[in-house]
Amino acid sequence: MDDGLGGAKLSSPTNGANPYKPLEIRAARVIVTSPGRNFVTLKIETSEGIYGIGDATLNGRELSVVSYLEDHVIPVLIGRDARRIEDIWQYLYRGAYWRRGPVTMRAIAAVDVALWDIKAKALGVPLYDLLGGKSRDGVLVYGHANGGDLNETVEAVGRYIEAGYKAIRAQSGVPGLKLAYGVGRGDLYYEPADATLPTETVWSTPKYLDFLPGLFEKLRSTYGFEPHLLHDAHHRLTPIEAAQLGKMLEPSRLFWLEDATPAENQDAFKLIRQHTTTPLAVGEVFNTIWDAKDLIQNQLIDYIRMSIVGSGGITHLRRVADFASLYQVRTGCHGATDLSPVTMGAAVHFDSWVPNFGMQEYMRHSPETDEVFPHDYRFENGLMFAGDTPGHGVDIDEKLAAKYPYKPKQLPVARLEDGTMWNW
Ligand SMILES: O=C(O)C(=O)C[C@H](O)[C@H](O)CO
Ligand SMILES: [Mg+2]
Repeated sequence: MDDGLGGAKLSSPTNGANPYKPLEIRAARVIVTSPGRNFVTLKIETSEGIYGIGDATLNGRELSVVSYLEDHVIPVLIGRDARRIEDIWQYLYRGAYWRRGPVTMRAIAAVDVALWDIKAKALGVPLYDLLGGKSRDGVLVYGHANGGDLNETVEAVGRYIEAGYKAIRAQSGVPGLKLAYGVGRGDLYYEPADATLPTETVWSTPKYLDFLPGLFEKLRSTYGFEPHLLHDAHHRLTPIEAAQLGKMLEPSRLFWLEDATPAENQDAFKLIRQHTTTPLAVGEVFNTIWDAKDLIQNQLIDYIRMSIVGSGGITHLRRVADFASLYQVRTGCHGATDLSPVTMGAAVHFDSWVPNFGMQEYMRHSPETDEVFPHDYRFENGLMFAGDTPGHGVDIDEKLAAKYPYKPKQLPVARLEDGTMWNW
């Protein structure tokens, strides 16, 4: 209707059809499948026949998220308008009262990603377009090279370089220690959650510190400085030990040193920072901005490793990324195999958009997993490319998924050589 004020009328791009009628959530269900490893997936269906899927996998604690979703989240989703992503996020976060934590935030992430998938499908656009469009064509990823000893690890890095990777994380067995973190049995696959009851591993920081700088010196003298090299200390060091390691690794110019010390006490990173210019990455176990705020705001880290599945989905992670951008902290999304192809697909869209992108972790899934989760992201020449199909571009073959029943598996634990419990 003309308001009589003489303003120009906006012509409708949809020829009168109303794209804004509600997309009512009719049903939601959790699919648990184990094509080589366990995955928990949420599928949300709407009145218009459009569905979306989200990942809710919490490695070694999968069924706790299944219960959270089935018993507490799905009942409150039915009947809501799937287009109201923000309101549903706030409802699930603020409305939980017992907020935050890995179980709650994974459940929220699964809903959030499924809703972004639905919205993008309803509008007929790839997810990266909804986020603001691409900031880059391809997304830099790092692969995982590992070996039982120094020579095996150096060879494994060489194979990744030959396969086109521009960035490689190197993990190695340490002389005198059995079952080092990050060292797999096969060449391209590594699964830490390997037993029904946690495998016990033994850790020695002195043995590790004696060995690791030499590995990176060897990698640099063999392959030069072109490939980006990364390493994960996996929460094993105290702050002063982390400072020592960072300092020793400086000549090898790592892209980042990850999880050098646990970040429960965010102040611990001040000490590391005072001693080394090795770039620091942390955050795969974080669930909300509150786990990272001090680290980011005090510029104690360079890369924030929070993932879409671990931290409440796209709605929350993009806020974290925007906050981080104020301090020149860049993203480095966690992407181990326990993050399903659904998270990988969503991450590639997110990474294609996010202005302060750093690097994306890419640990190849097994062929069985890839078959259960058909997807259109693709790896080429060290980069990952998002597909252009509407949504996040990942689906689940439910019939095939049903052929792989859940298998209880837990992550290992670590003890020092004298038996003291340590961080795995
Ligand atoms: O990918 C990494 O950087 C990891 O540290 C992998 C973790 O150990 C793994 O996701 C635990 O489930
Ligand atoms: Mg890690």
